[in-house]
Amino acid sequence: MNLASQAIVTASQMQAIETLIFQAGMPVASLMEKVALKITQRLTELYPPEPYKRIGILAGSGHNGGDALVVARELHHQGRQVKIYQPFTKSKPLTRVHGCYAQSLGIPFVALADLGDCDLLVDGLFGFGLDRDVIGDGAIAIDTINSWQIPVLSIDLPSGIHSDRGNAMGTAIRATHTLCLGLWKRGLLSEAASPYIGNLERIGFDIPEKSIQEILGDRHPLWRIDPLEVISDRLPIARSAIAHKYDIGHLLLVVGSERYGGAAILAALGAKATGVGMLSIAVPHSLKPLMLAQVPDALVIGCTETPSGAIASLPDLDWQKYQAIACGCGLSLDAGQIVEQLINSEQPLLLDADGLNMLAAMGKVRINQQLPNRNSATVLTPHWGEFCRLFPDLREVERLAALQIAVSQTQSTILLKGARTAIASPSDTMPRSNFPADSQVWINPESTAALARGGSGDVLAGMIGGLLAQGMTAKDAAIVATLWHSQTARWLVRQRTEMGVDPVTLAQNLLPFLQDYPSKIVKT
Ligand SMILES: NC(=O)C1=CN([C@@H]2O[C@H](COP(=O)(O)OP(=O)(O)OC[C@H]3O[C@@H](n4cnc5c(N)ncnc54)[C@H](O)[C@@H]3O)[C@@H](O)[C@H]2O)[C@@H](O)CC1
Ligand SMILES: Nc1ncnc2c1ncn2[C@@H]1O[C@H](COP(=O)(O)OP(=O)(O)O)[C@@H](O)[C@H]1O
Ligand SMILES: [K+]
Repeated sequence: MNLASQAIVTASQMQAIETLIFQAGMPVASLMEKVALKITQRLTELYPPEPYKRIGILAGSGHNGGDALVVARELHHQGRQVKIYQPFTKSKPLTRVHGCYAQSLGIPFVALADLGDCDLLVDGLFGFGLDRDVIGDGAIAIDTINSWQIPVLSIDLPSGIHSDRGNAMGTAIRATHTLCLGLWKRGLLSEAASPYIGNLERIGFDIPEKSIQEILGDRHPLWRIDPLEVISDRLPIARSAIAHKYDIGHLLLVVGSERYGGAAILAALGAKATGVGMLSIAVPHSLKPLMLAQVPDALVIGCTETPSGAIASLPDLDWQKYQAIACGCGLSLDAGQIVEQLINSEQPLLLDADGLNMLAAMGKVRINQQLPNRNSATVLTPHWGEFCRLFPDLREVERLAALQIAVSQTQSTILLKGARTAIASPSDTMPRSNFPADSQVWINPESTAALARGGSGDVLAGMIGGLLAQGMTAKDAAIVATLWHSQTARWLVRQRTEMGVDPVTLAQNLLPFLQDYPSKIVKT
């Protein structure tokens, strides 16, 4: 694993790592110079002199401001028209001397309003050192800039965003582009920050692995999923030349009701895209003709149904035939005691949507007794609303901490859906135990609001089921499916806009996405 590109850190961890580098002999000023030159280089690629001639620099009092002032100096030497606005009178010593030098070069220090005619603004007001709400001139600067239609490049974090929590501290810059420095800051990968960060990328500055390792240790809990690496390592799934259909996995979907027939189809389309060898679909009897028409390659099992058209009970099935079971899409709350029955099977089991709601109805004590005792992997795929129904005690706990506790209590892999889907799994290496820090959390850094429409999650559930049936571990299946789903959606947005990623189109494009996919990964 590449520590620098995947670890997500808090401000105090970042500070501790920087301190190690400084103690080892790297001068603070040299590091600032190195970082700021890299920022300048990336800025030049993203925003070339034509049409970005006039550049306004916002410099705060700390080292984020210092970085910005070095960038100002370099851009000035490149011949750009640079102006600097500093809302605070006092600065840290290194920042102050860079300000003095910029002044000696004749770069104008101007009032905020004078930045209004710039083609680009560089935001170096606050980085990870922000420790209280932004008020006064800092807040006025942020709100004024947000009211202009000028692109903003934020250094490290959009100023005003809390480095650990990702919330706006009073107010925050809405950046066009954020260049995160060194290691991924926790707040940048939070749901709260996503409306502020614009396109997000990381600028590495050659932090020694041993320094990262020393501070983060072996059990670091928070990781960023690397889109390129995960897909190229795992997809497409290779199959032997002499493979038999039953070698490629048999998935049982338990889905659908008269009310929500479409969800069953969408889950089946998601599963099919994984190339699973055999697909069986248990639906209420009256849905059988519809399913056969839509998915002729599936074995459709008609189940007895309730008066409202939900599955009343499952027929006698030989669970051993299936390498995985996925239950819940479109089931409706009228379905019988299916979840109870499936939990007692020995197969890897995914519960989604109403499967989760039925699990929630079983109550905390039974969930915490039954799930940890399953012999196979369990995958739960709630969005936050379903999560709170399942774990009502955790609704006031911060999202990622709540996720870790829930994983620890249930010993299940949990995929918490949202704009920044987070996946956590029980530890592979530690004995089963009850403390929350046990599990690692993986965050999907790139997605699109195009997925915020009914049925996207049904496709995802089918995909995870198909991957589980082919022998992927629960954690890998959840991570791979999440990435594949969101990256395909981002690719479709380029062709069809955010309005055009309906779940059927999404499912039908999962496989075309894999053809030459590296070129299709949409850079943020
Ligand atoms: N040593 C270096 O040259 C490096 C600098 N980096 C940069 O340095 C930044 C961290 O620098 P600092 O620790 O100096 O902190 P910042 O520059 O992020 O800002 C903190 C400064 O603002 C003040 N402050 C905090 N909250 C405030 C508020 N609400 N209103 C007004 N003032 C407030 C603090 O007293 C402090 O002076 C990083 O984000 C990054 O941009 C590092 O990324 C890389 C290494
Ligand atoms: N704003 C968003 N940005 C990125 N992804 C999103 C957003 N909203 C929803 N999604 C994704 O879309 C899917 C929605 O699933 P879900 O909530 O189960 O909906 P449904 O049950 O209608 O299928 C999840 O994979 C989720 O991560
Ligand atoms: K900033």
